[in-house]
Amino acid sequence: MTAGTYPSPEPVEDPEALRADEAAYRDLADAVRELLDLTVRTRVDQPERAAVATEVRALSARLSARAQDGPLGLETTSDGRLRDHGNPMVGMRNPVAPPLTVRQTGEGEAAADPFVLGAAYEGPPGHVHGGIIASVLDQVLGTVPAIVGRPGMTAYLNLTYRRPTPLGQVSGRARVAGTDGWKTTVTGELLDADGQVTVEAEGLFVVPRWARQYLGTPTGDAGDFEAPAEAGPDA
Ligand SMILES: CCCCCCCCCC(=O)SCCNC(=O)CCNC(=O)[C@H](O)C(C)(C)COP(=O)(O)OP(=O)(O)OC[C@H]1O[C@@H](n2cnc3c(N)ncnc32)[C@H](O)[C@@H]1OP(=O)(O)O
Repeated sequence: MTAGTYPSPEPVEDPEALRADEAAYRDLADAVRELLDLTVRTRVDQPERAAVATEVRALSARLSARAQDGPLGLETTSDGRLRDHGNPMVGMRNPVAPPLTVRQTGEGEAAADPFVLGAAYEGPPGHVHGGIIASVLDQVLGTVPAIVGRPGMTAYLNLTYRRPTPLGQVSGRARVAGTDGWKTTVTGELLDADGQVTVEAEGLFVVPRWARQYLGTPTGDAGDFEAPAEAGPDA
């Protein structure tokens, strides 16, 4: 989130052009993600690895011919969408992102469609790194307050790792557990390919003071808030 300090450097007026532009960014990230995975898993011999490293550096030089200074932030486009393309969990431009697709599944509920965590996300042998799991659940749980109109920053995220999560297909889900003004408590789980819960999470998401003026006054009930005409009581 930003306070509107990251206007799009390249607003696109033509929706077709925007779609094509975004598809090309997504394709580049997909290709580099494949490279990341194979960089971890490759067993080609040393001279071949050295040759590939030289080629990859040449490709980086091509991309740096025109690159933004610093992070992407949250961009707005002329089609009215917000874009967090650099996000390391869902960002379409980010090859580090698995990527996750988090969707609203009901009132105050969200879920991450099944996605694959491969060799690049390994912690314990054959299993997902605990910090990666925290990132995934931060994103899945963090989407829920946004769905109910209270997009907040993570104040805390408590995780209970019930069992190791095998690498491969995983999914996630989350829902509102309670709201209190600018604060939303969310619970959620990570599930393995068999649908077994491996990790449980509870997070508190708080609309930061600087963002409250852009939202309506909270009434305390998720999804039930006043129009964003005026700042909240303690903004
Ligand atoms: C489309 C969007 C999708 C988003 C998905 C994103 C998922 C990823 C989210 C992140 O990763 S965010 C990055 C990690 N989090 C941070 O960097 C947050 C750092 N902390 C802060 O910026 C501030 O501490 C915070 C915004 C959480 C609160 O600061 P504020 O100055 O805005 O509010 P304040 O300190 O007055 O606290 C507001 C309320 O929250 C309570 N609170 C804050 N931190 C708490 C805490 N840790 N535990 C319990 N309560 C807490 C605080 O007591 C108070 O309660 P009351 O209103 O009832 O008095």
